[in-house]
Amino acid sequence: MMMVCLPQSSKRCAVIGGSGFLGRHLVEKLLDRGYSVSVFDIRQSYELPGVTFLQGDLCDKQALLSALKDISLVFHCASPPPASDDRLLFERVNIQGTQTIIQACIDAGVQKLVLTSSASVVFEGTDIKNGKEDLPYAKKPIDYYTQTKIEQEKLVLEACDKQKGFLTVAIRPHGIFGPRDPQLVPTLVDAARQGKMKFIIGDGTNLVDFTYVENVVHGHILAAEHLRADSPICGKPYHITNDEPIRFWDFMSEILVGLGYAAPRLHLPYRLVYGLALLLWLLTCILRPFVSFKPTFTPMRVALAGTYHYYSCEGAKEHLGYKPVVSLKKGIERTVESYPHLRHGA
Ligand SMILES: NC(=O)c1ccc[n+]([C@@H]2O[C@H](COP(=O)([O-])OP(=O)(O)OC[C@H]3O[C@@H](n4cnc5c(N)ncnc54)[C@H](O)[C@@H]3O)[C@@H](O)[C@H]2O)c1
Ligand SMILES: CC(C)CCC[C@@H](C)[C@H]1CC[C@H]2C3=C(CC[C@]12C)[C@@]1(C)CC[C@H](O)[C@@H](C(=O)O)[C@@H]1CC3
Repeated sequence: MMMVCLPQSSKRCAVIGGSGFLGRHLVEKLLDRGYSVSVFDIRQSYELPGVTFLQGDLCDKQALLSALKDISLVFHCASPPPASDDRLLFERVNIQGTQTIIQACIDAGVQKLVLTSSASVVFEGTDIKNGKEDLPYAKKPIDYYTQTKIEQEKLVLEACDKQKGFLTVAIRPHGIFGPRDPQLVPTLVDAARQGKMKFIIGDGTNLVDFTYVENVVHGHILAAEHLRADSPICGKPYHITNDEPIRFWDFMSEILVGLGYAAPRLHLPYRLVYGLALLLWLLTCILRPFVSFKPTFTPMRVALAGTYHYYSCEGAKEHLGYKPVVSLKKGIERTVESYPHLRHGA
């Protein structure tokens, strides 16, 4: 894999959200590549030689300032989980927290900030085929998570200032999967165990992107290493995908069958399921003060399961020299092998 060589001083970096799924994979690869890494996260989920952990909330500027001392490069990949559906939490962490990170980076003399955004910032629940980065932001974002990811991306890209020597870039991954993912495979297996994965929503031909975590990490490191004042990537977003769109239901089936569960077979009309999911979501909002209930089929999940949403990564290929390093087939194999405890009958 082609990477740019950097002087030792620029190899000190911080990963905000480094205890999470993507964050930890990023930390591991950065260590392999000779970076010294500090993790800033609200929780510490592992220990690794060579990594300094600082536990704190990214909304706390003082805590951030101590973590960013002598750091030249910051990766920001922290976010509340999309499934939390908590508007105030998303606004506090993704919007106000990101403003705090930008301010702390500038005050601490950080030179580069790489944000993990999301391709979903342009997704409104309707088909996107080979979407490029020039698609407009979603006018009607499908949930609070997406709404605040849009604001977050705008803040980071607008903060890019070559005169002040503060450079920013955003990576927009889509459907990250891989070992230790707390979201996609566990939710899928949970639904299968409850007998909810018998149905295909829609006709099942919709193509989508699922991106193996190591490719997403590769895109982040390339972005960091190409981020210079004379580079066209300053203040820009880049899609990072596996560049192998796959039918949503084929991907789900491969994971399910790989783990010993039956693949979904029966078809349900998309509009019917979406309408039911919307109704259920409204009901949970109304009943929230009395009962807490988390439906499996949220409007966001149904929209993702029943529409096309795949993106072009030509921009990343051209400006970052990006090329996926792990194929979809290999990524699925590695993912399935990594969840022995979620196998049917385990
Ligand atoms: N998983 C995906 O499919 C996917 C796809 C596109 C983009 N993303 C983005 O990638 C990033 C990482 O996602 P992930 O899947 O690894 O999620 P994750 O939940 O595994 O990791 C997020 C980390 O952020 C930390 N965090 C949350 N609130 C914090 C706070 N207030 N202060 C400090 N740390 C805090 C959490 O403790 C966690 O370790 C997020 O920004 C997410 O929006 C994820
Ligand atoms: C119950 C079934 C219909 C679906 C079970 C699997 C789902 C839990 C996942 C399938 C696609 C996933 C996905 C995300 C979360 C988990 C799924 C819905 C994201 C919404 C997570 C946040 C990211 O920013 C989104 C992105 O743009 O990459 C993800 C899109 C895919």
